[in-house]
Amino acid sequence: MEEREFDVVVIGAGPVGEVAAGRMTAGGLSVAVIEEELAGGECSYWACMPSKALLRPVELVEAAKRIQGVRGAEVDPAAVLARRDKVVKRTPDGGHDDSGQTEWVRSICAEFYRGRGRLAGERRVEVLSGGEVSQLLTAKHAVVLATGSRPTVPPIPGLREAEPWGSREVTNVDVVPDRVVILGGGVVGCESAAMLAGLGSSVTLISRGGLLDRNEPWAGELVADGLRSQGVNVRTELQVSEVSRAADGTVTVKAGDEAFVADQIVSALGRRPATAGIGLESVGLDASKAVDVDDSLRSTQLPWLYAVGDVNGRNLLTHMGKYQARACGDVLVARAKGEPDGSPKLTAYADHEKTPQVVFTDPQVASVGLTEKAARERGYDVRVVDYDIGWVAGASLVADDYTGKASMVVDEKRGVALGFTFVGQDVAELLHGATVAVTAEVPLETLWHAVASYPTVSEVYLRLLEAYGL
Ligand SMILES: Cc1cc2nc3c(=O)[nH]c(=O)nc-3n(C[C@H](O)[C@H](O)[C@H](O)COP(=O)(O)OP(=O)(O)OC[C@H]3O[C@@H](n4cnc5c(N)ncnc54)[C@H](O)[C@@H]3O)c2cc1C
Ligand SMILES: NC(=O)c1ccc[n+]([C@@H]2O[C@H](COP(=O)([O-])OP(=O)(O)OC[C@H]3O[C@@H](n4cnc5c(N)ncnc54)[C@H](O)[C@@H]3O)[C@@H](O)[C@H]2O)c1
Repeated sequence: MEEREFDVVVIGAGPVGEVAAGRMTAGGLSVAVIEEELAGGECSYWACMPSKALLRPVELVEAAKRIQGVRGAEVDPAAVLARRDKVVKRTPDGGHDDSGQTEWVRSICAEFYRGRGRLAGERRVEVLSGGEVSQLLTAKHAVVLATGSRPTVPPIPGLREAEPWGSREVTNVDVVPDRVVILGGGVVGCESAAMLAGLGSSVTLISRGGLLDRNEPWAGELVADGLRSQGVNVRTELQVSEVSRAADGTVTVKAGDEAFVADQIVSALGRRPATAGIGLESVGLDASKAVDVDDSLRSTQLPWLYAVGDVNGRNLLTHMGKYQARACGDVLVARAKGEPDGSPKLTAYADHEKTPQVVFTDPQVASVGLTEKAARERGYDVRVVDYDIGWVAGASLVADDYTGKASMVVDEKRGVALGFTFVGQDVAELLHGATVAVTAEVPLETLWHAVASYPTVSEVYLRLLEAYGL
């Protein structure tokens, strides 16, 4: 079989693999990209894009209810689903059209292979189509893994047999179920509850802990309040013991001494790196774990192997994966050309303590950096200040009786912010200012001079600094 050589072979053309390939071809490297499903990955068709397309109209209608003088806003489920279809390029047969993305891959002068990529020894990759090896590729410099993640279905008795929906089915829903039970109080569980309730389902959300437990504890409580006011039956600290599906399709979920009956069940119980079936064993790596990488995204075990995005398990977020991809792409260009590879731009250090995330529930949760608990665990000299966003003049104009909260976690030794959390309507767009402050480690006394316009919600930064004592 003909074997082709490229400088770099990228396995996976999700958002992260695509960005890595783009940086490398721009830097003059020859690159092959292999994709087994759809170029654009989970994010474009089954995750970020459709979920936000469904959530936005729901959020707008809820916002309209919170302001005197607006009448008649309502969700039109059929039109919302049709708009989602456009966003995810749905085809008449229910599939998705990724031609725009494959054309983009070709436009950056990368070679696109449709098939499954599998490592077959050092710097060698097989492309499989229909189970057969259709092409052998060798990488002169490196193989980049960008295979993403897969949902996990824990061994809850009866869950797998009940054939639960996952996030793919929720985000691509065509017929909205009347009654749904969602398992999992993480981001997927909370966003799914908000979107299905907004589209008309009667939703029960069950979490064994609180909601959004990686955030400040009060953030999850405010989201629980918001979901309840959308009509969601939020049940926290409740462990599911058994799931069963009857012949008529009805699902029963047993938890504690209660039974919840629904037409559909959603499993939103986490994701794990997609490391299975990609040949990691052929190069001596353990396929049951994320691919461990350093800050240049290079495997800590094999100098020619890189892993970016969900597959390395660092931060399962599109923007962080793409950030890693830029570092990885650029560092590979530098290393291939024998140029210096140590500049800060070539390392993904923001992965550790400076990661931003927005949860698009109503209220939204926008956070960056460390929570109070995480900061204390890392040994920082911590002080936390918080402020009720509803007291900010700008917020009172955004919504009548605006409900929300902001907090700032400060490293007292250096006088810089380690983290911010905002919960409330439309706080997503507040976040980047906080991300700049945390990433650049701006002294609070300097942040004081970043004056927010009146009357915007951003004046919450001033209020936090005043609460701190400036
Ligand atoms: C419901 C949901 C909503 C989300 N919303 C957000 C959000 O709002 N914001 C955010 O930042 N993140 C969000 N995320 C997370 C985000 O989707 C992921 O972090 C992101 O998709 C990771 O990108 P990736 O390229 O690493 O992986 P993926 O998007 O999973 O892409 C990996 C690609 O690799 C391909 N592939 C896998 N194995 C092989 C192989 N062996 N050969 C060839 N191709 C292969 C796959 O087919 C896929 O196309 C959400 C996730 C979910 C589930
Ligand atoms: N807006 C966004 O940024 C966004 C949206 C969706 C997903 N994502 C990303 O996707 C990833 C996956 O999200 P997720 O919500 O599936 O995972 P998650 O890890 O955030 O939440 C999983 C939930 O399942 C629960 N759980 C796990 N095992 C369980 C068990 N055996 N029994 C009962 N409960 C159990 C956990 O306690 C948790 O509540 C996240 O890392 C997230 O960052 C991001």
